Amino acid sequence: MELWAGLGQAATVAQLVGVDAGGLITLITQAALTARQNKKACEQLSRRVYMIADLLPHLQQPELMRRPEFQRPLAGLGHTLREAHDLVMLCQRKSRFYRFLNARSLADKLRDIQSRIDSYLVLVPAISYIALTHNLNRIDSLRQNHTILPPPASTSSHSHAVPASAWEGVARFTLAEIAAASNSYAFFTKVGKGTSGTVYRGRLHDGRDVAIKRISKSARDREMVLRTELTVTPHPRHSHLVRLLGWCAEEDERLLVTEYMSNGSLHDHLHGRKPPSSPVTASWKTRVEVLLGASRAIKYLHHSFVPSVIHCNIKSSNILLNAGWTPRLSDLGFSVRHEAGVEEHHYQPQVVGKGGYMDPEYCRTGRLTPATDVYSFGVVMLEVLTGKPPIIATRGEEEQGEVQTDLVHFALPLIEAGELDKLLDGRPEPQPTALQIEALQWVANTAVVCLHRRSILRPRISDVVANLEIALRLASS
Ligand SMILES: Nc1ncnc2c1ncn2[C@@H]1O[C@H](COP(=O)(O)OP(=O)(O)OP(=O)(O)O)[C@@H](O)[C@H]1O
Repeated sequence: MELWAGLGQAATVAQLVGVDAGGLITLITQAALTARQNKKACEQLSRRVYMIADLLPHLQQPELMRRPEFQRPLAGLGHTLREAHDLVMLCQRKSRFYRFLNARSLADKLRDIQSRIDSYLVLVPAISYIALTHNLNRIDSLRQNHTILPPPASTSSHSHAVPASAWEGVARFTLAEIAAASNSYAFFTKVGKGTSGTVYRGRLHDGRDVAIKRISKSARDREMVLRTELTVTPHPRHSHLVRLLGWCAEEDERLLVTEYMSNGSLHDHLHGRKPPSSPVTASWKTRVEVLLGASRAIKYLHHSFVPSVIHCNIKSSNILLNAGWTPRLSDLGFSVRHEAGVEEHHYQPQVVGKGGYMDPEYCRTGRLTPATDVYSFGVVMLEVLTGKPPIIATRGEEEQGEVQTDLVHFALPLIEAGELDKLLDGRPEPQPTALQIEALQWVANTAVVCLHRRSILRPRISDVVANLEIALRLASS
């Protein structure tokens, strides 16, 4: 029977309640349809157990549910369901004599069982709510109090010997080594600042140029940022991901060392003060190449790990360019692992707090899925096409003056109306060729579907990669 399909997946619930609750509820609703006495009460009871069926799947998280404080109040539910089933079966008896004798006591018993079922209708959501709060508190205290778990084989930079572990090539640096590499964070080594810290350029004793992110002491999530970078994706290796070289957690300093990307970020080239001669500013082909590279990195995160990795902070300032203009995605400090099919709710301040890149469905539901990254990447595609930042100032009504609009609301209607030409950034080739226009139309159409308000209707990142490959072939012809 359809009604039980949802709960069928939640085997843990049946174990919790102590009986095959799913099977029993199905039997009760079926039997209620053919009751010969107390028909109305049976129907009411069937409606109530149906509601229980809807609620039980919320009691997931088996480890939590096994705790006595959650298990105790549910202990009687299995028994109550069994009794409800027996009562409804009695109401099917044919014998007139039997029906006459039992009608009244059956009605009383049905009333009693109904009120017991009612109490579970209150209890189940309450338990689910308490479990959720318990979980949120646990996550919060983990974030605030956890000290960094050092990687199993931490190495100093003096012994760049590669440990045969998941930490291959990721070194643990001392504070003295970091200070030496960055001239003690001298002002002239500063390359940028984000919400979680300041980035300095440094040189290691072996001559490698590195970026050193000094996670700010006031950053609420500083332990989490470091921990996540180190543990969420054990040694991710991809030609379009900025490589993590090491870390330092000494005294009250938390630092990350990555390869240095000398050509800055996509954001700098689109919205900053980079020279117009920058190929990213001046060439449509390079722009599509940058998008394709970044999308391949996201595809790697979404599809190469089990559970997959959601980046959670896709934006143009996290797409960096190395000396050869190869794009690499950076900043895994807010990423999370995501089990397909498991509905998880995460509070990711980085995603919620970033204007213009926010997935509206995530903001509404708190449900994080790989489609959240796809949405943010759709915004980056619009930035590349228009040369405009995700939040733009437009002219409002006369008395309003300038008003802030997000790029999505500004650009989507024009693309959908077939007026891409009105949007295109004027800095690359002023007269794109017909094939280039076609390439940009592919990018624009892909952006439109990535930006669908409903995450389920957005493409997977692998489809986005495929479309950008086509766009790049067209742009290169
Ligand atoms: N590996 C790197 N090589 C060169 N420059 C870098 C590197 N990493 C970061 N930067 C520069 O430092 C700036 C700040 O980076 P950071 O990751 O701290 O913040 P963000 O991504 O701009 O913002 P937020 O932290 O709020 O997400 C970047 O915009 C970039 O210009």
